[in-house]
Amino acid sequence: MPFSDAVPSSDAEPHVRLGDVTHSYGEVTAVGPLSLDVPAGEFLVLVGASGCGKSTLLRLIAGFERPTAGEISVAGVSPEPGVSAGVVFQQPRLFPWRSVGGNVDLALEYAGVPRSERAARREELLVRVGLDAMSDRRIWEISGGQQQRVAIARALAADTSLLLLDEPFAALDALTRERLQEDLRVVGTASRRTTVFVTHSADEAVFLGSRIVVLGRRPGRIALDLTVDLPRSGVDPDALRGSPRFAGLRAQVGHAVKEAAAA
Ligand SMILES: Nc1ncnc2c1ncn2[C@@H]1O[C@H](COP(=O)(O)OP(=O)(O)OP(=O)(O)O)[C@@H](O)[C@H]1O
Repeated sequence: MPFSDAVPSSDAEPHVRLGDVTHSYGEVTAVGPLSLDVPAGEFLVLVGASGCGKSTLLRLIAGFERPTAGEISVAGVSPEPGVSAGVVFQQPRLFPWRSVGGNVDLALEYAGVPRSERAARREELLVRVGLDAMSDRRIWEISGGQQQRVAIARALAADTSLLLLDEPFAALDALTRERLQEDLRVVGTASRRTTVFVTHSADEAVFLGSRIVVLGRRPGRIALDLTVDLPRSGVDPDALRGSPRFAGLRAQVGHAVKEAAAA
């Protein structure tokens, strides 16, 4: 494995800990109070209806926002923006005047990777997201799905042990979305990073998550906390999606999202 894959060493300490967290924007309480422990290496998917506070929760874990009340820790300390986690947003947010490889280089530079090591790391990352033949292309010369792959490579470049993704595939067509889900599932399992992924889709949640947390209507609280017992490697994605177990879990999560939104 070419990455250092540094995960917190202590099994006892969760990688991400939220203790009685509340977050308000002025009069609007968007989240909580909510407590949640995310163990190292878990692929947690947050699902819920629009406006229930999923993005707010992710921004709190990234350190972009501070909680109004309660405590958040990542690897035992308060989260620091740009340091504690790699983040992927719905829109790729790339530098359009730079090439594909140039965007990854910038992330490596920002992460403090020495110049002499950057070319090899860039190559590893582009192989990992299936873009190794496109390093010299400009951002406007590649598709939306490819741009989102560059965004994932950039988030992985920081080599943080935590990856946060906020509906990264929402704007993509169904086929591209399925391909990227399949790749992310493999990348997530192989890199052993702790991942928190936000989506509206029960289908996407069941395919990707090793655990699914459904949030209720604003202010977001936990309506369902489910361990997904589907195999994570050595399985054909289409066979997985077509399995009765997958259908059962998707129905359970979809039902919980609807119930939570109505409650
Ligand atoms: N910067 C902000 N200022 C004021 N209110 C905000 C801000 N960001 C979010 N909110 C409000 O907080 C609530 C939760 O928003 P948030 O974006 O976290 O929900 P979400 O579940 O991610 O929604 P969606 O699925 O539609 O993206 C909403 O009522 C939203 O209007």
